Amino acid sequence: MRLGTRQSPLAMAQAEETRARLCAAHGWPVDAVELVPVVASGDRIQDRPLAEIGGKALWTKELDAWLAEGTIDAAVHSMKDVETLRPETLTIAAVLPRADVRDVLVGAASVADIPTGARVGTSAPRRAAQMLHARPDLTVVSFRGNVATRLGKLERGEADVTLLAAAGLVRLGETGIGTPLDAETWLPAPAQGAIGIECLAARADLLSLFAAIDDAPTHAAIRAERALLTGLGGTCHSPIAVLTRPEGDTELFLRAALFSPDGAHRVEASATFPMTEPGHAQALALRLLADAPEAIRVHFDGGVAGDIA
Ligand SMILES: NCc1[nH]cc(CCC(=O)O)c1CC(=O)O
Repeated sequence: MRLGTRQSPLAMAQAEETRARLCAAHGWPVDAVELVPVVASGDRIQDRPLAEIGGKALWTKELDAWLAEGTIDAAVHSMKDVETLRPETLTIAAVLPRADVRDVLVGAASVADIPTGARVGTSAPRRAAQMLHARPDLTVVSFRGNVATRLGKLERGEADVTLLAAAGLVRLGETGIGTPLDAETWLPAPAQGAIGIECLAARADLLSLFAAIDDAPTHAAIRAERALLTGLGGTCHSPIAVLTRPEGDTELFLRAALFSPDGAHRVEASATFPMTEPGHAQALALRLLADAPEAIRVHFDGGVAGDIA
């Protein structure tokens, strides 16, 4: 089996984890699965914000082409980076158990401890808006690049603090860095911490193999969070935060917040619904938009699915 992946260290670690789980589930030797790396456009173009250069498609388009051509059997993705609208020929065959969903603050012990007027390095509209909401005195500076690049920029003083996903740091073996922020007060990005495996929907042979490594509660949460995005119709500029947790064995509790990009405005809503009905999150999206002030609503198409960072 050939598994396509981006070549960044984090993407490779995620592909390795997928291979290990797949081989363990089926009793295969490790060399039964080959990792096939690609340099994605999103990795090649580092000097401009993702939202300006084409959005999340820049993480997936090369792997999508390889799937269509049969160069690879499946692609491993950070679900956070996968566009809301995907080609109908593709399906998410499995989602691995969710890792730590929290953001980690690097450079200060807490949000309150960041010195007045300090610079926050981030290119994520959600992180920028959340930070400016909590700390309007701070300045946001653009901070693209993979995890190591961003930590390097912080070390060289290009910003005073930055925010990274705990899941990424753990997968890279970079524990001990920064302070995890409480997920209830600092809601993560949609699908943060979840690894997904995508393949052609027509490959029934693969779907049954991947079912063995699917984590049903995580998959249900990711479906719900993506349904929320579909309902919101955001773009790469739309700051969206969400936390989903299983309630008992059959239900999900989902809490979502929208911000204006400058952090001045915030709306929040939550709902509990059956895991089997993730579409409820789409209705929650419409409620959020109905409650949102104009300064937030202008950043959403309200029901037309888009491309969300
Ligand atoms: N936007 C890049 C990205 N995509 C997924 C992760 C982390 C891993 C994950 O959330 O599963 C990261 C790095 C980060 O946000 O710090």
